[in-house]
Amino acid sequence: MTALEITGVHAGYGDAPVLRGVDLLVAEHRLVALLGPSGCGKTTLLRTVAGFHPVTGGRIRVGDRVVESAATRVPAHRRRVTIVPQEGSLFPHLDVAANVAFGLKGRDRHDVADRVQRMLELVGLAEHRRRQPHELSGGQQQRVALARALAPEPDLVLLDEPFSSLDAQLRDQLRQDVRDMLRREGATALLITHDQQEALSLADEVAIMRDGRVRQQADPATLYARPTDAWTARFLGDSVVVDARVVGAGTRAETVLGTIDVTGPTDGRSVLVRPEQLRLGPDGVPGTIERTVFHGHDSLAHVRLVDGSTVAVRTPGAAPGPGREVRLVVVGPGWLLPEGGDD
Ligand SMILES: Nc1ncnc2c1ncn2[C@@H]1O[C@H](COP(=O)(O)OP(=O)(O)OP(=O)(O)O)[C@@H](O)[C@H]1O
Repeated sequence: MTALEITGVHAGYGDAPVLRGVDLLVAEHRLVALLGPSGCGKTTLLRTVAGFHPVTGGRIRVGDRVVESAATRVPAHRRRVTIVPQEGSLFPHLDVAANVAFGLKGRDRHDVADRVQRMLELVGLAEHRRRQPHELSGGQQQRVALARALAPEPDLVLLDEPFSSLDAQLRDQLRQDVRDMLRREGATALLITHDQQEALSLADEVAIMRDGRVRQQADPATLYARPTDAWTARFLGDSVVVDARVVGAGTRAETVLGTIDVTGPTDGRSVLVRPEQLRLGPDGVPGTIERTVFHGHDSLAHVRLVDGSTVAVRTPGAAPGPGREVRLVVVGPGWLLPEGGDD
């Protein structure tokens, strides 16, 4: 079943449009990441789903109910949608258990106690139930925020950049833990993020947003390998996009990297190759290393080709230094894109 269905949603501030026809689906028990650059409208979309900002067109369905359209507005507290915000969202005067119990008002006292205990066990904080929020680390506070959001068994959990205030190591750990907790609880979630690695490593599907529209929604591997255009390709990671002339039955293309295997739309005019598909070796097209960036596990070498263009090559370990003459081959098919250059 589809837990969240956003269809043709428009919204803005005053006369300024921000959402310009957003379509997005989240199936039950899935985690979808909404990924896009700053200012593209992610927060505005989250606010329309939560019931804090009106739409001017389109509709939003949560479970089997339309909760938002130009004609309908279900109040936020009746939507069965909860939010894990960025940070500092816990009630400072309530202890951990009371924070988690907050959304369970009106339920039987024993049910509340059981549910709070279960949620605290889920997030690994049962022994901290009597602590005040200021006695917890940032990561622990976000775990409590997740427990609070999951406690009422919502139809949908909105995660609003919940890891952005944490340092890198803690962030990586908490991301994976949150992913596991959502799975164990069978929750349905929409994660807002501008971090490509976060979206690709956590989500079942990623929806790419640009200028108030979702450009493409797919599982991470498909999105990375088969982006809809050059902008999406570049936004998702290091990319080599070169002009292509499709030959034969559409399975080969002539490029500055040689005649290479391709897949994708046969009317494509450029081709995407990821840097890890390029290999330095004795064969292939000639080039000169211009500069290298060492990342520890691998390096990115920027190689100038004979036509003056530069392509990025990912190599294991350290790459040869600047000035070295090298040759390049493409491994695996390139992906044809409808447009070239910068989209
Ligand atoms: N309250 C507001 N009044 C007027 N304009 C706003 C308001 N909130 C956001 N905007 C504008 O709407 C656009 C989209 O903002 P939004 O916060 O939805 O983007 P975002 O993708 O969440 O960005 P970020 O990743 O930086 O949080 C931006 O141009 C922003 O300046």
